[in-house]
Amino acid sequence: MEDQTELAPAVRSILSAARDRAAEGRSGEVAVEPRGLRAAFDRAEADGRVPVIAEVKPTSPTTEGTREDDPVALAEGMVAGGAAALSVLTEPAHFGGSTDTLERVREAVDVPVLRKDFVVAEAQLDAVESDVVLLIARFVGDDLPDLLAAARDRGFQVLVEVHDRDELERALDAGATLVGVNNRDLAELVVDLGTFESVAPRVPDDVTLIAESGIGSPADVRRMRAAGADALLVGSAIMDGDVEANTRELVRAEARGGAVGSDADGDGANDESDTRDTTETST
Ligand SMILES: O=P(O)(O)OC[C@@H](O)[C@@H](O)c1c[nH]c2ccccc12
Repeated sequence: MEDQTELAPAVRSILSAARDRAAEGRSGEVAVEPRGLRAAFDRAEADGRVPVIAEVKPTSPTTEGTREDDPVALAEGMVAGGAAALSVLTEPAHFGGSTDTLERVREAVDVPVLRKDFVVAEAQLDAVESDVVLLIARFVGDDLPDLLAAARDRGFQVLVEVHDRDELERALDAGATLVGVNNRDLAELVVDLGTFESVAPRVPDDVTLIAESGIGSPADVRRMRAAGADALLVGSAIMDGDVEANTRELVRAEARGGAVGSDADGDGANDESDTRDTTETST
């Protein structure tokens, strides 16, 4: 485990709560038949959509208030807006998530669903089935190879999240084939899209690469794609307002003829809100 003294207090508290939850693991291992994530990205590309993983995130340590809408309705809106896959927070204390929500969402949609949580112990993997599970390199430290194997044994696809080149090396050494670069610094909770740009060139072509956090506009989407993102993971910018229209706006960021100034389907979604501040501190 890495030294956590520099982490934001909210993140330290999330991790200690995660370790307590690890003790509550269900008896028996889950056996997942996963919906393929790479195939879902390929289908989106073939259809002219930027592959977007839209995240159901009712709240976060630095978001004001909690979105109380039915998560299943939100998830269905994201899929209707063109999301290639979904991410569902299952962390209860700080993100308003639950394993029950994930189960309900996964039942309601056909796309792959990523379980977004702070998994630090093998027992946590058995809390709920999902198509993809997240392992955060910084938090699992030397346990990464073992947790990766334990997750794959259960059938999960594994997204390994990194924030710098050292973590990327560790992820690749452990055999990660799905890598997410988090633009949010977990020490300061500040977002910098330059993080992805500095790490992406070190990622081999055969690894599926996802840009995570702080993507708020079609211009941000294009910037991350130009830097090599196969797909994007977007939470706050989609959760803020009409999730279907927000998803559609980002998914269409590369559509020919562009969305600039036009709104062909009248959904009000493509007004190119390129001025959103990418240094915001929401998580
Ligand atoms: O809301 P944003 O800035 O679009 O970010 C989404 C996602 O990347 C972020 O929620 C996230 C990335 N890694 C995490 C790990 C745990 C919890 C949350 C996250």
